Amino acid sequence: MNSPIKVGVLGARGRMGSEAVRAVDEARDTELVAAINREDGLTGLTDHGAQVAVDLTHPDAVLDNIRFCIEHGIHVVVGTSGLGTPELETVRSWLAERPEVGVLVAPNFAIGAVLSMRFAELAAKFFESVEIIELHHPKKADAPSGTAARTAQVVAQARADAGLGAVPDATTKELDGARGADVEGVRVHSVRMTGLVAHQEVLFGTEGETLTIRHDSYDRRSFMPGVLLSIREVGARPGLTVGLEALLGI
Ligand SMILES: NC(=O)C1=CN([C@@H]2O[C@H](COP(=O)(O)OP(=O)(O)OC[C@H]3O[C@@H](n4cnc5c(N)ncnc54)[C@H](OP(=O)(O)O)[C@@H]3O)[C@@H](O)[C@H]2O)C=CC1
Ligand SMILES: O=C(O)C1=N[C@H](C(=O)O)C[C@H](O)C1
Repeated sequence: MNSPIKVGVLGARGRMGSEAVRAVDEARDTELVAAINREDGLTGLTDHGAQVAVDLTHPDAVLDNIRFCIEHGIHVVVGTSGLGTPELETVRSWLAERPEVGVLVAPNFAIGAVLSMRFAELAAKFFESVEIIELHHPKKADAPSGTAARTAQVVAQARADAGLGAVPDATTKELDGARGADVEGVRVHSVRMTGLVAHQEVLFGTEGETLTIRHDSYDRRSFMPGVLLSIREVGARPGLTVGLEALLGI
């Protein structure tokens, strides 16, 4: 058997970070060498020879963390949300200096969520209307969720590729926020509610029918197979990869 992959987890005491620490610890082919919290600084990664870092921190911290890892030749799996197109371009520019490093940005590690984004992308060209509702626990820092933003992006691209115009909406008078956020022409509604973990519905409509694609994560363990898969694969994928789709072959 090959030596286990040496892994550092950033945001280690957080909701996701603590699950990731446990998953990395338990897997036979990964070794937890650094469990890093906000006050620790990042040198724990280099001091303990981490080959892969898993970032599960906060949108305000994630870019600095990625930069540190790229500069130090550490592959990074990014679960933290908040990386839009401009931030991803910045990451690409850093990677140009260290082309051997892999950065894998996963808006959602849950297999069902990845599939549901792909299903939404497939459905998009067949429906005139689309809206997204994402529902999360109330301690979530950002809205809309990274998953919803990514879903809106792939749906918008599929609509554009199919030559569809704007989603019909004759609203001319509305209370602020009543129609949700406009993400690349797709309305996204964010619910925050005690009792929820991470959930999303993509609603499609055309004459006489609707289609709803729903995914539910009831427990953060749902994300761990995707986290471990990403850790195993990121080193073999130099450059920037967005989403687990390529790793799953879908
Ligand atoms: N891709 C995916 O499948 C998933 C992604 N996520 C994303 O992961 C991220 C973390 O979520 P979650 O675990 O729920 O959040 P938590 O708030 O539970 O954990 C975040 C951790 O990051 C630390 N942190 C916060 N700010 C900073 C900072 N500026 N510098 C360094 N560390 C910091 C926190 O430290 P402290 O304890 O000191 O506050 C905390 O330990 C979010 O962006 C979330 O959207 C979540 C679930 C699934
Ligand atoms: O904060 C969360 O909890 C989650 N964040 C990610 C996101 O913003 O999409 C993934 C999942 O929805 C859980």
